[in-house]
Amino acid sequence: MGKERNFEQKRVDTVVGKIEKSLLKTQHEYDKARTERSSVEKNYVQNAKINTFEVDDQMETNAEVQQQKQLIAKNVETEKILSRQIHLLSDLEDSPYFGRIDIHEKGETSPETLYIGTSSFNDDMGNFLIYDWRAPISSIYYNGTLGTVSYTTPIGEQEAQLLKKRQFRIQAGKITNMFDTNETVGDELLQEMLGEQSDEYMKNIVATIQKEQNDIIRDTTHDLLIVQGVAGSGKTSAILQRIAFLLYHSRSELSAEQIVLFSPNLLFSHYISEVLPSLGERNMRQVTLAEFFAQRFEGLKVETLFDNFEKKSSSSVNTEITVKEDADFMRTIKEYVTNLDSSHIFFNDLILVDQVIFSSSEIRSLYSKLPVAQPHHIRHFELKNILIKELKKKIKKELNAQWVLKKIDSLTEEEYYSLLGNYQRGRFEDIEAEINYLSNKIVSAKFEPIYEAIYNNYFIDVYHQYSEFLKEVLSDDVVRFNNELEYHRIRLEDCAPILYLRDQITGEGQNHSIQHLFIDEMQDYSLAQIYYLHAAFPNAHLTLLGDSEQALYHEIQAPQELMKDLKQTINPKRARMIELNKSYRSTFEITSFMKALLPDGDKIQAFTRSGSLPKLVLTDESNTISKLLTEARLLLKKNETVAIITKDVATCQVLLKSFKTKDAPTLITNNDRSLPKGLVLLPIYLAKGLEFDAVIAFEVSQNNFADDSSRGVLYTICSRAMHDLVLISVKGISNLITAIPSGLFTIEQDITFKQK
Ligand SMILES: Nc1ncnc2c1ncn2[C@@H]1O[C@H](COP(=O)(O)OP(=O)(O)OP(=O)(O)O)[C@@H](O)[C@H]1O
Repeated sequence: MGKERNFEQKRVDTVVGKIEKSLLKTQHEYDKARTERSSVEKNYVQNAKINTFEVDDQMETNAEVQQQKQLIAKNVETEKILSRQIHLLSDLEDSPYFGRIDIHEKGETSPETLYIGTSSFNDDMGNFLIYDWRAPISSIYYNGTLGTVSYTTPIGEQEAQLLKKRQFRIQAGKITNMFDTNETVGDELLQEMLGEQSDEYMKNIVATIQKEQNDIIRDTTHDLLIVQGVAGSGKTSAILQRIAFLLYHSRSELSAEQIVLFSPNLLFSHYISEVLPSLGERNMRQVTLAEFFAQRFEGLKVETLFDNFEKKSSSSVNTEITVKEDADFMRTIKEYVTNLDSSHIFFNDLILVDQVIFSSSEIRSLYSKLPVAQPHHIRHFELKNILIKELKKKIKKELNAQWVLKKIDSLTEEEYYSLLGNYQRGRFEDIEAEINYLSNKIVSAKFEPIYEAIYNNYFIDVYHQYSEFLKEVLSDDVVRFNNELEYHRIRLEDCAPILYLRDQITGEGQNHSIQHLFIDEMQDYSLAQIYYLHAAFPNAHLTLLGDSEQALYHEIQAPQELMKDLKQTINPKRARMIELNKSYRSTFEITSFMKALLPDGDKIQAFTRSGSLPKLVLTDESNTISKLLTEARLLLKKNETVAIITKDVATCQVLLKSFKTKDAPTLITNNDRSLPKGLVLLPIYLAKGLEFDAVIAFEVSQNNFADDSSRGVLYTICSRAMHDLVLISVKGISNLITAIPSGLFTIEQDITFKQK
């Protein structure tokens, strides 16, 4: 392979040389664009300062300022594009490609050699020196074993002979590893990648995508794609590469703003935020369920999954799925609205300061006059139009009111010009027209909150309506719901049903522009919530991913059952479920331990990367902190990030108090957006989706992990560890652990007995 390696290194050198040239050119263009922008900006500031009180000057300045504003926006966009290109080229300069395929296409006279990297790169003649990993032909690299292969192109399936598949690891322009393989992507390279230390940011996996992950990434035919994957199987990685793939393939029809990802927490959002930029793409929109609901229930404290979990964790609250979390509950709402008599719709008064502008009885009376044969959402639309017309009448009536004329008289010059806005003073026919214009502005501003209220449907008393609905279908719950509302609180299980009820009446609340909706950790969502999200994003293809075994908040549901439920819930045209059973994150020893925690853990395949056996440390209360510190220090010697993960936040807080300040780990809270290196302390729900070099699970007593419902919690904690796992038990060991075969972990006893 020595000769071959020399040949390949020479090619790398040539390609890197060309990339360097291109990088210099792009850098130069970027600098030029920046200089241009800063000079336009200077100009803009100058112009904006010019006397704007003289009409002629003002007209001229306005036009110029507008033009310069547009120019700045254009330059900013150009700079962004160039900056992304610089990033990409710098990455390519370091590592231009990771794969090579030699193929002989049907009908061609000779074979062709293609090199595959994170993005494509051409020479000046337009020859492809590197193919983008997302190009149709690159799929051969991920899917094919030597021999006849096929790949999908825009004009249909193409056949070719795959003659050679070569993998590279290139760092700083030097080939550090290279080998030929017949496998999808050989284990050797994967071993190397997975053995590295964790980072603040997740890395892209394009060089080592596995065949079943590739199926997820390149799926364009299903409108419901469910990925059920064991912990560490690359679900999150696969969907991020999938987003990059979709953006590449539908470049002209799809933009990053049309993709939404529901992520489990803010730390996770930060953790994955560099994957798409590293592939030259812009990030999709990201939101947590808590943020999504909080924006829609302004003024109320919305219970989050975390609050809910803490509540369940600290008491014996039932973890069974409630009626309100079921998709049938949403269907009942739909039916309720269909059969709802207009006299049973509840409205709010629309009040401005102390004055009732539209009373609820007035609104009801308007509504009752609309044709009953029309569905509620059509009547609602009509009602909105009527209210806006009525509002305009009220505005007109008030134009000549004394207070308005007084206000005009007392306007300062600044207020006057701010009211004029883009309108030019000289354009009024006479003084009356000017006064008319100004009073319209003043009165409209006064009534603006009412306009907003109509626009946002605040005149529908959705809470009262929901309470009435509960009376009919779940009467036991009415008092509880109303009490919560009195304290300006709303439970999580009520959020999706209330929004759905509102949307059924108003026919609004949908976002039609979103083309793809991704939900990570789908096992944490109720079917009612998924039903609602599907209704709220009606044009979106759905990709749901999760691990039924990592269910923290509900009882575990078998994947097939979930698929059946989701199909019924969403009613897709084409649905597909892909299972990922190979776990990549953790060492063989940690994965084997995790497998043994689960009754059906046998399906999990451990990746063959070896490390130490997980260690169970038994200690007592007096030694807890010193033992924790000893273990943490040992782990920190070889790892950058060590996380003490507990079952809930209450355990974190108690533990933290026992540390001396200088030794204390960094407590991670719900509001943290990034993880520091070193020793951190956090409850499991904040660690969802994340990974750490080493994990200390605290405290794995029978008290904390007593039964089946906490199995998922313990499994999720252990599965966050990449290289080392230590479990600490203070008050006796959980039966979930004693049931694990003894060869899968070591035990260290550290209990001192007090002398009598
Ligand atoms: N094909 C791959 N090549 C390289 N690394 C991979 C590959 N697949 C997964 N990994 C790595 O394995 C780890 C786990 O991946 P990821 O977080 O995507 O899994 P997950 O299924 O979402 O995990 P979980 O459900 O446990 O949070 C990450 O470090 C990821 O980079």
